[in-house]
Amino acid sequence: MAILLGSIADDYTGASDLANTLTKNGLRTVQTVGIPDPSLAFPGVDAVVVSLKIRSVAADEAVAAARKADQWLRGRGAAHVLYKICSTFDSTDAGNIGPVTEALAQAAGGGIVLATPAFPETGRTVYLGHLFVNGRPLNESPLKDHPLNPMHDANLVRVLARQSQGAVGLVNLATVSMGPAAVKERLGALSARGMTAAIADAVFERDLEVLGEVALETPLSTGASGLGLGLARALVRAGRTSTHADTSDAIRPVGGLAAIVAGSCSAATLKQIEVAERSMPVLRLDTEKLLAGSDEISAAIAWAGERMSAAPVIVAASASPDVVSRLQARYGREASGHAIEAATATIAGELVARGVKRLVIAGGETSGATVDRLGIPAFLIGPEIAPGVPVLRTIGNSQGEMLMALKSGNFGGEDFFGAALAMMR
Ligand SMILES: Nc1ncnc2c1ncn2[C@@H]1O[C@H](COP(=O)(O)OP(=O)(O)OP(=O)(O)O)[C@@H](O)[C@H]1O
Ligand SMILES: O=C(O)[C@@H](O)C(=O)CO
Repeated sequence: MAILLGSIADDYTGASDLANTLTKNGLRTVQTVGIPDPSLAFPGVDAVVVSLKIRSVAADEAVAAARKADQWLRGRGAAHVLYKICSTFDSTDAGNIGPVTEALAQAAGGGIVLATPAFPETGRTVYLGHLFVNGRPLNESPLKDHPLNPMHDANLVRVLARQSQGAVGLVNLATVSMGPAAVKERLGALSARGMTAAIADAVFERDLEVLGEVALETPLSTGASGLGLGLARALVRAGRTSTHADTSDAIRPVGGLAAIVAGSCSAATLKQIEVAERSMPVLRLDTEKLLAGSDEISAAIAWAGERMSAAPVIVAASASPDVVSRLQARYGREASGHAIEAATATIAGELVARGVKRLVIAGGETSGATVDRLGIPAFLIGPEIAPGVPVLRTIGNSQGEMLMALKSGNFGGEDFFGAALAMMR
């Protein structure tokens, strides 16, 4: 069966966020990790979200991986591909949102690309091209302290232009509120002026419904889950798919032990760990010692091994912005990030080898490293734990079926970890 909608996600948590949104809005969706092996069949699926780990790699590497995923999706019938980026537009002046969008647009035959990270359900809105995170401009939000891509400019027209070859325009809220015809006309006018991408404002879901309808008529869009919502609703409205995607199969109990591994240093994750610490054992890794080469990894595995048969445990590298800056100043931003991701992935892998079947990971890069380490090829999408975070059921991995949740750094309420474990039996 042909895929109705394809998506290339720039990280794994973002992929599960989008897969959750598409499922909630009526598309039967599977999340794959990279391009799936031909032996994995996905009958009766409307949408496939290919998870890549290309948010924080060199732009040429991101472009090459995205192009391959795009070819695979188009080869399976996807007439529209959504390049799923972070709702906080995580990127740097070197990319990768601009270079990947331009490469995919070129492969699709050119044309202006509609782009918006708006996702109102999680407080991400775009007005006059400026991104607000829970009402605060992006550059004043906790994203200003992100360990890998601190965001210092809320004007996305400017941000995207700095990482693009082509010029970037704006489709403002006044135009979006006039409906699909007005948006199309504006895109046509921007394209006639040589613009190759346009940031679109969106404050409410109805704005994303308008943008989804317009985007669906084009081969490519760039956005977060909000645009996914718009695309899914447009497909359902057009009668091209069912209006209900069942998640009950994905949530069947798996038993086994449960653990949480956190590498996200976002304000939300730090609070969630603090709250969880009141009811479960938490090991805070000493990341300075870890980077200095001491045996923190074995110590963490032993610590968890002694406790987790009695109750779920949390192992966290997560630290406050001042600790992160200190470490980065000494070891470099990328080197420290990657070394800690490798450590948390090793710890998670060893916990799974010791009987963990229900695993929650906090942080996009952290999730990517862990899922790769576990060799998981794909996920079925279960019910939502919190906006943007579904329960996932692994498909095709050697450890047998597991339940997982990949939590984007900034997502989830204060009791996210308790809520996740309550749904994963
Ligand atoms: N104590 C620490 N000091 C420095 N870096 C750390 C520390 N703990 C974790 N890190 C690194 O910070 C980065 C956090 O990125 P990650 O994508 O996992 O979380 P996030 O950015 O909050 O999540 P998302 O991408 O979903 O928004 C990782 O590279 C991780 O290894
Ligand atoms: O869009 C978001 O905010 C998330 O899905 C994400 O990509 C964080 O890694």
